[in-house]
Amino acid sequence: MNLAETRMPERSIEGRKRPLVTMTSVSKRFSSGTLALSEMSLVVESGEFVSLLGPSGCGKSTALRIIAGLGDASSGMIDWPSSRINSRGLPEGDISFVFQEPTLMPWQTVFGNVHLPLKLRGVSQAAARPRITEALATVGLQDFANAYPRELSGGMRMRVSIARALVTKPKLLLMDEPFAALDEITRQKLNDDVLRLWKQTGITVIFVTHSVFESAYLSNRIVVMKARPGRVHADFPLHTSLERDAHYRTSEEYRQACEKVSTVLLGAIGSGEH
Ligand SMILES: Nc1ncnc2c1ncn2[C@@H]1O[C@H](COP(=O)(O)OP(=O)(O)OP(=O)(O)O)[C@@H](O)[C@H]1O
Repeated sequence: MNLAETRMPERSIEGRKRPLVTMTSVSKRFSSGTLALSEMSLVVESGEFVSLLGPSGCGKSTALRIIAGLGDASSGMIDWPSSRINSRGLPEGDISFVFQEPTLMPWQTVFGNVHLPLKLRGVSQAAARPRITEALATVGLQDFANAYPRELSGGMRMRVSIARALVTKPKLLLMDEPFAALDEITRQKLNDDVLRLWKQTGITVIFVTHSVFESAYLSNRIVVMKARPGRVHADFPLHTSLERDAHYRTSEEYRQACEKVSTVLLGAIGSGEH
């Protein structure tokens, strides 16, 4: 059977919603001998905002890259139960990746940079224009289509990177410490932007961060990893009845969420691997 023609219904026969992506016992050993991941399993449902949190070197980026198909697992399985998959086993067009660096082409305008993923799919500039305009509006950069990256602040460049990731309307957005290099105020603004677009679009997000505060603010589920070898230490939901906004940041509920995440993270760090 041609894999590209395989499309699974979003619900199984029993009526249960199919997960968007499942990792089953994924291990990764690099050629250097480092065992970066050991038997990692994770099931992500559509619409979740999952943060991957853990000490440096616990395999967060490795896990994200394997999910994105940017690196191979040494063993284990990645499945996309509700997507059409291509011959590489990936849900073509359904995943976008945002890196820590915006990785923009300096010789292209903002418009040209956001056009790139559509251009690679053969979409002409004219046909792409409304989609690019929409993606730029989503990140508040509708007035900067003709600007060059050098004319933008670090936060604006990251917004362009997010617009480029959104322009293909992916089901899953993978973000690898996207705001780590930004100042605190810009980071908080971008956190709010990402939350808004998550709510507006219903996109699923897997977000790698070192920050307890960021993960507790953004996520409705936290996966804490531990190192040497990288594996899941804890996986728990974070619910709040409050709107996640500036008031939430100063609320008792947010303080408690941060404390909970921090305690679990300390448990992951303090269990003998460091
Ligand atoms: N290409 C590579 N070749 C060899 N070892 C690697 C490679 N990439 C990562 N590693 C190792 O694999 C382990 C996991 O790395 P990874 O970058 O996934 O961790 P991380 O949790 O994302 O770290 P950080 O939070 O510091 O970015 C580390 O020990 C790292 O040194």
